[in-house]
Amino acid sequence: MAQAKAKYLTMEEGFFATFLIVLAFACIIIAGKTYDQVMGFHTTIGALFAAVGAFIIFKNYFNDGGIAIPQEIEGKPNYNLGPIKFGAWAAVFWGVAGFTVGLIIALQLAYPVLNFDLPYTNFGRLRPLHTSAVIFAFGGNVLLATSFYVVQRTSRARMPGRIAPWFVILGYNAFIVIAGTGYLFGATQSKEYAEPEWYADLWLTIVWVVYLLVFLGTLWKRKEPHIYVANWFYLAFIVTIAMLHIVNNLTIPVSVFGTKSYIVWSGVQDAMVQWWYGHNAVGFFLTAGFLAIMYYFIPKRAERPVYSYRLSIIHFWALIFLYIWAGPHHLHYTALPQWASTLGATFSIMLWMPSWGGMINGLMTLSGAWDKLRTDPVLRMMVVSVAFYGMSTFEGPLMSLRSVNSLSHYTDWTIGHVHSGALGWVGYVSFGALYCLIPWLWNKKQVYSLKLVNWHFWISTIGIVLYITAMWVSGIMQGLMWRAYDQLGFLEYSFIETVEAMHPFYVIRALGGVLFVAGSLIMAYNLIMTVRRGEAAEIEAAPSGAVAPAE
Ligand code: HEM
Ligand code: HEM
Ligand SMILES: [Cu+2]
Repeated sequence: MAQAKAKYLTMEEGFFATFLIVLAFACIIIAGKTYDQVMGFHTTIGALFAAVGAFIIFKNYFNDGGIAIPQEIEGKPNYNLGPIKFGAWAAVFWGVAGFTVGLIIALQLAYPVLNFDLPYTNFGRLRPLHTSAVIFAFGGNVLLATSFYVVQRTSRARMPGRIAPWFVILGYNAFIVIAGTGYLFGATQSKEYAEPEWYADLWLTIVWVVYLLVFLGTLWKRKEPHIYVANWFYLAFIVTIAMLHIVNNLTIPVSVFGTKSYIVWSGVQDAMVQWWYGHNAVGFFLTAGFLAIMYYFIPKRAERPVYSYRLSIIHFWALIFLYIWAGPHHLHYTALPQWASTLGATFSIMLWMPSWGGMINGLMTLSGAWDKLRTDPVLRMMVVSVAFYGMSTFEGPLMSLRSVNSLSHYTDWTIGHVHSGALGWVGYVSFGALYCLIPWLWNKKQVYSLKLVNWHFWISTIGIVLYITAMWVSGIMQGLMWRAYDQLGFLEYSFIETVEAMHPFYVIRALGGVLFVAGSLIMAYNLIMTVRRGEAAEIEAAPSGAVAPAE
């Protein structure tokens, strides 16, 4: 029931409502004037989303405007869980979708007829759809949901703002829709992992700044004197991604009425900026953010304090300092000066130490609780993810050496390396976090079925093993075939012979993909059943407060 109504909109409501209305009008104007069909489509979506957003703000104002949200209920912080719930389900949805597209492109590489001779379904468009769906849509929603959860819990404070957290989560997913449909219709700026065009980039920048403010605002309101280490990792992720995104996307649009733009960087500088971005997207999106997840969810699940809090601080600073210099290892044997490529390799080798610092800290958190690996498949999944993290951060420095890279570069070895990090580390630590988070958010004792988690674990582990071993064999074979000469100095193999030789391994990789997708479907079913049928927790299911005593 609407009781006392406020006379005025709050500052926040006014700001977002005005912004969305202006945006809706701007979109309508561009949609009317554009000569570019994709722009027309995207501005129509934009106008629709913005108008619905403004409508919801006004609707809520008329329903319960003026009723302040209590910061605490019965002495406990009144956490804001709505946006987290949305983010968690968005992650499940985009995860299944992104893995499925991965499977489709894997099948296309084995059976090219599956391109269907259509522009919308060809490999060139579906590949960025896959990478963005798994990294930004799946991974991004996992990071948004868990970071909002962890920062509130460890600060014992409610996130600031009524609209801002929703703006972040919905705005981010709107970005995903714009980016993904753009690829299918051929709008791309052709920068790997940064394919969305200028208007999508601009929108993401606005969303990201609000994300930073909500995160910092929660820390500002904290009741806990100490800032738990997971929050340091999240903060490094948010701040660095903002910096990388802006610098790598400094483009000038040809016209505001069209999708096309040109980057301000040129030549080898452009390449360097791109791989400074690309490498640190690995370092800060796929690593720092997921290490934050590791530092909260593994200690909570194992009911053990972090093995060494001191190590977590040391490897945090080492990691962020070293990662930022390693980008040139993507540009060995190019127009980039050799000293820069050597610098990149050197920092990559040094990165091995802080990476393994994180792995050791994650694994050793289980000391005294190793038996739980037998009984708790969720914990097992997270521990295996840390092991994969260790493996891919051992392989990475190796591949950054010029002599090794001369073999591995351009081959499937890189793809194998990527997916041991992506499926093993990012995938598994995210699945583990979702298996913890969904029951906590809906106040259930446990996931619906631990048996199904066990099935998910084994099916997808076999999938990962098939994927990465196939790529190692295929990649090294491909590299060796390319560089093989006969006695007269002619190339031993034609290119098509290498493609033929790789076919069986592509089939094996696709089989691995089938298993990984099957595992994710089992997870989706299990999580849905957790909400619908899970046994309610007698007391609050979610653990409260800080994770480990600060030394
Ligand atoms: C069912 C699971 C998956 C399958 C079957 C799959 C398959 C593929 C295929 C076929 C490619 C293109 C390889 C090429 O161009 O030769 C690819 C690229 C890529 N995938 Fe996946 N993928 C899966 C899951 C994931 C996940 C979960 C992530 C990240 C979290 C991921 C990240 C990437 C990245 C970053 C690339 C680009 C690699 C590069 O350019 O070096 N994939 N994937
Ligand atoms: C110490 C840590 C790491 C180092 C030094 C490292 C190093 C490297 C090197 C040398 C390459 C090949 C570059 C080329 O030949 O083009 C590479 C590619 C890649 N790595 Fe790593 N890696 C590390 C960890 C990781 C992790 C944990 C992940 C994923 C979660 C990852 C994701 C990727 C991706 C996506 C690419 C492909 C980039 C492309 O599209 O070409 N790396 N990495
Ligand atoms: Cu790199």
